[in-house]
Amino acid sequence: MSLPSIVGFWTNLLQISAPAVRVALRRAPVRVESAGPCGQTRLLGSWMQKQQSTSRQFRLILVYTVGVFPNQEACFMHLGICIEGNIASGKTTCLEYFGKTSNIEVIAEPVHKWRNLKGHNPLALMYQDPARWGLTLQTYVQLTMLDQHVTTMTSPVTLMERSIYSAKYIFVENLYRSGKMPEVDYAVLSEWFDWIMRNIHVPVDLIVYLQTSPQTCYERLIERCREEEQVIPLEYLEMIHQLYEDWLIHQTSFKVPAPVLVIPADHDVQKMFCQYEEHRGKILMGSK
Ligand SMILES: Nc1ncnc2c1ncn2[C@@H]1O[C@H](COP(=O)(O)OP(=O)(O)O)[C@@H](O)[C@H]1O
Ligand SMILES: O=c1ccn([C@H]2C[C@H](O)[C@@H](COP(=O)(O)O)O2)c(=O)[nH]1
Repeated sequence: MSLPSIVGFWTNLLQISAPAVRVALRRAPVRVESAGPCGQTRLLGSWMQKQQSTSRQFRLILVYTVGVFPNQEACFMHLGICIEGNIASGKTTCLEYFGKTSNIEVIAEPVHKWRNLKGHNPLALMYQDPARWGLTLQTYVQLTMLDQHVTTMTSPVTLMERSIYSAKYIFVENLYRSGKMPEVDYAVLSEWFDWIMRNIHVPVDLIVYLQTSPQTCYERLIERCREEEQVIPLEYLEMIHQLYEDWLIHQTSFKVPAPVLVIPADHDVQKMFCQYEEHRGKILMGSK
């Protein structure tokens, strides 16, 4: 490599934003798989995967590649952050806050789809008769969440409400453990979920967990007054809470796909907005 091209390489490298370099470094062995304009890095990525190595040298090779092909930086720039928490914990309010105050793309949970699928309301049906309709709702939740995960994003940071992971690890699990989902339905959903995990890359860089008490959620749920949810007792929120705690805090139930940033969320809205400001930098950098 001649001197000008070495200089050009470093200039290119420096022009890449810090988050992009960090993402490239962190994801080097697994994330370089986009086709099309990323052809060169794809080859390098699969070679690196074969090496099964996360060594600094290999990762630097990747950053070099980004530097030499700066027009491909979009492949590495994107950070996906999921906002997790119990029902009515304040996820939508959090999303709206960041959506208004920064250049972040926000993706709300597609509840409207779950409430109206060609004139049917799978969410209401599930609450009325979970044993009959749990599989129906959760199959559709899994599909719509996957659709959101794989949608191409244009901005460097996306905040997404919940994830395909919580759909399975929290809501499907809750139906099954509480005896409201037959074993065969659980097995079918699990097969689908495992197939997706094996065959489709579902990237998450950071999980922001809004940690609330079930009682707080119960009060907010009543205040929000979503028609389908009027039948939800406090005990339901307690079970969802415990599943979240085991997954994201104790990390004893299921694999956690990304680092977890925990934000206490029992506070009033103003205090929550202050906390979001305090954590803004971490959230935008995708670190806990
Ligand atoms: N920090 C808060 N304090 C009091 N009420 C809140 C707070 N955050 C949200 N709410 C209210 O609680 C209800 C549920 O909030 P929402 O953001 O929709 O929760 P989620 O998206 O997690 O279900 C809404 O009526 C909302 O206005
Ligand atoms: O996998 C899922 C995800 C969500 N739900 C239910 C729980 C709530 O009633 C709504 C939306 O939740 P919010 O916390 O208000 O966003 O959908 C489910 O049953 N299964």
